[in-house]
Amino acid sequence: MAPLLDTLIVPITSLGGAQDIAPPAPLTVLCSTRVILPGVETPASIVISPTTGKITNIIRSIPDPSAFPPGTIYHDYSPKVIMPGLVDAHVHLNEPGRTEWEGFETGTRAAAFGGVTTIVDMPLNAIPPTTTVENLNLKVKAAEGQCWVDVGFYGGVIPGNEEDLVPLVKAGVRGFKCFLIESGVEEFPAVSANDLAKAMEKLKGSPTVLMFHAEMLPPLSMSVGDSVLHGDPPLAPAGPLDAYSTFLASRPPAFETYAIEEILSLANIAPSLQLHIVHLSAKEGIPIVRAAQEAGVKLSAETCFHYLTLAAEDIENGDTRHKCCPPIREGSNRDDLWGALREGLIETVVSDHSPCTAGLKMLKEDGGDGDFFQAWGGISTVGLGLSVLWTDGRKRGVSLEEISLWTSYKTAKQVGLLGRKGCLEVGWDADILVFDPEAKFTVTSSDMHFKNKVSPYENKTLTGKVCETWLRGHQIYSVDGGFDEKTGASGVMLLEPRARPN
Ligand SMILES: NC(=O)NC(NC(N)=O)C(=O)[O-]
Ligand SMILES: [Zn+2]
Ligand SMILES: [Zn+2]
Repeated sequence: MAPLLDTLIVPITSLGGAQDIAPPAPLTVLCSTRVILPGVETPASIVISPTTGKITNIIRSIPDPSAFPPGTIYHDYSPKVIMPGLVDAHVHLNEPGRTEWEGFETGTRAAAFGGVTTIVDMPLNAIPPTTTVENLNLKVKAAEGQCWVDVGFYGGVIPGNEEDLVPLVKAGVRGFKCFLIESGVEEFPAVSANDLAKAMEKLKGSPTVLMFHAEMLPPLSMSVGDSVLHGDPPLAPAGPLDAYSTFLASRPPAFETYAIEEILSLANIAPSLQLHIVHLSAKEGIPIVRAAQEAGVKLSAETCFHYLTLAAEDIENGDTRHKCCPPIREGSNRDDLWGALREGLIETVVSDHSPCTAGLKMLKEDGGDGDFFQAWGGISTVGLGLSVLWTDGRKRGVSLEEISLWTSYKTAKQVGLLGRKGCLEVGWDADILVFDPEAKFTVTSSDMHFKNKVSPYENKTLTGKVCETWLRGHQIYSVDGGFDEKTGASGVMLLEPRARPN
């Protein structure tokens, strides 16, 4: 039993008399025949320190409870799967300012329900946006005491805020997002090539990631896929406003490819700065990303649960729950995204949870007219992602190890949290979920803990359910016991500046 020795050594906490020595808090040991460790699924027992909430030992077997000190909290979850908590690196929690769309309490509760133990909050849709340190401080203040999971923050790049960027890095933002097309909210304008050049100059020596909403209007005379824009105003609808096909045609793949080309044309300004395409939707972007990576450009890409699991041809007219930008494309496009993901070219999968009040979705059942052009663009998903991805992924032969890599390890890497988050390793936070890969459930409002229960996944039957979520060694949610309301929201703000190298 040599591997157990480390675990059984009780630290000397006091040099005083025996009566001064508080009894050590009990260890927690979580075991299963199926544990997702780096690069392998294996029987294992995860030993957790009650004081630090960190993993102190990983034993590649399942010892009897009697092998541990008396009082040890011991759970054997076999045959359910123990996995690292998800790190959802793209979530919009619109507090303060648009808290009726989403807030820290509801958004992070929804995350905890779905085994997401870290979220990284996007810089836009709250008012003010996270474009200065002062604004970041307002966000952090709004978040404090409300978070069920750990929360990191992105900063935003907008025209004219280049002097704010390095101070934001120093204040602990995990990266930056900017838009090359209108963002949907007036306080977060798109940047020009000139603005971007300034931002890249400022950020080129910093340990951070510059992320792009890569949609851009090509010049009017330019060929867009098979068609040519004959002077029509860009984005103008050509067909019924409640038809998904009209919306899809208004944001063609060329918007994405043109934007990625534009980004690459500036990459030489900051060759050591990590660049990242958020929510890649168009398969046409894949060869461009591949060529750039092969040429040595530091470019990574993410896609979202919805681009991998939903398809344009299945979206009914007026069903604006599916509206997001860039749009969900055809099933064949979806297949290519899966291919790029499995090849490792797209590295991460995130929710892009970007909710709004139900009314802003303009659904006919809410008295709206189902107009895709007026409806808010954004999909509500946080906390449903693992089940959504597993439901489709398993049919494609995808393993939970791969899913864990895309949704935990690689996302943690993207935002500079490796060493603490993203996988089950000794010395890292014990952020853990227990997953029943065979359980089936139909999504109802009781599975959606985000504020506005409007999601394309409602009424869909999913395979695989999160049974428990543990944050830094403490159980925050279980399917049987619900949320730990007694302890309450115990998430912390992840504001330690990123370390070098990137
Ligand atoms: N203002 C937004 O939240 N936009 C978001 N909207 C989407 N994806 O439809 C995004 O991430 O671009
Ligand atoms: Zn975006
Ligand atoms: Zn987003």
